[in-house]
Amino acid sequence: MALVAGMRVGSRVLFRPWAWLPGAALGRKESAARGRVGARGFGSQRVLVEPDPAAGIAVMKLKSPPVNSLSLELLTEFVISLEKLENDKTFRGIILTSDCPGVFSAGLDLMEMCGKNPAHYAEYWKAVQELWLRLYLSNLVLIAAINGACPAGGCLISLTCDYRVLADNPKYVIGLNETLLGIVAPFWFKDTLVNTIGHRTSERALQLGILFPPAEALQVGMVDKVVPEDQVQSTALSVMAQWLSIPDHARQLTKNMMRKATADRLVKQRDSDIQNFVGFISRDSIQKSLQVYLGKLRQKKG
Ligand SMILES: CC/C=C\C/C=C\C/C=C\C=C\CC(=O)SCCNC(=O)CCNC(=O)[C@H](O)C(C)(C)COP(=O)(O)OP(=O)(O)OC[C@H]1O[C@@H](n2cnc3c(N)ncnc32)[C@H](O)[C@@H]1OP(=O)(O)O
Repeated sequence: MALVAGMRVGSRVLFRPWAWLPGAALGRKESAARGRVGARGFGSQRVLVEPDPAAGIAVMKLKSPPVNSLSLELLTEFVISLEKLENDKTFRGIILTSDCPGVFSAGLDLMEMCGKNPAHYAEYWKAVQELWLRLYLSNLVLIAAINGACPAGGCLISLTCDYRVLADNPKYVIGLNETLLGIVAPFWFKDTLVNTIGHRTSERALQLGILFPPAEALQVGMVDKVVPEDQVQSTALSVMAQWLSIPDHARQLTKNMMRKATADRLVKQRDSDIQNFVGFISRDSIQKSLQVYLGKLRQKKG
């Protein structure tokens, strides 16, 4: 069975995020997802969407307490919400932020990568790929309003956005810290970082698993603006206004020109990337590293 849930229309691949859901009722889900969003807002258990149709934007808040770790459920709901907004011509931009105090997202859910079977790892990784592709190639303007810690997969999500505003709090560190867990950031995580902060800075940041505090994150270009915590949302809104002042077609074609080659690299090897992940994460040594890391996280409290 092909692992990639997508279909080709002309030169465009349309991904169907729910196609890999176990037992998904495709027709019903598809028609629901393609409905108009309107002004009332919508959301799901873990993704809150606050639309402002008059402004053409929506604020999307991740709310999977305590730390917005990217579980399969959160990934699924995230992609469905994104697609709803993408398919509604009313919307031109999304501000992506967190509803969990102090944390933007703790990154991939370690529980999804520990003690499970290969089929689960494959399903999980496919969902991670899907979210990245959706975000990275989104036609909408995406602004990350980073109001909390932003490690690993959380950082990756913010890096897919067109602009990042980070709250000025020393606890709100950001970076790809995979090596600290004894794991390796996949090539498309690395590519996304290199495209943002350049090769040499990425090399150092990735090998050392650096989590940058706000001033350093700004200095290396990991974020575009650092502002007091109570100004993150208003700053994101004014940045959005600037981006929306550009005609959509010109901005979208330019974004696509800048990003397509990076995305295509993964699109062309999704299945082998899944196999690599499953093989890597299933290793006893890697499972042990992740367990040790989880243990340290839990100990921190006690
Ligand atoms: C050859 C290569 C081939 C293929 C590629 C192979 C592999 C690549 C594989 C994976 C790539 C992964 C990228 C990732 O995203 S891994 C996740 C990395 N994330 C982190 O390191 C963050 C860990 N968390 C924290 O640092 C902190 O929790 C915090 C700063 C985000 C928040 O701190 P708090 O003090 O507010 O909260 P805590 O008390 O620490 O946590 C509360 C609660 O949540 C649990 N938890 C935290 N993070 C995660 C997580 N990522 N997944 C699951 N659970 C998490 C934590 O254990 C606490 O649980 P309990 O309440 O103790 O039960």
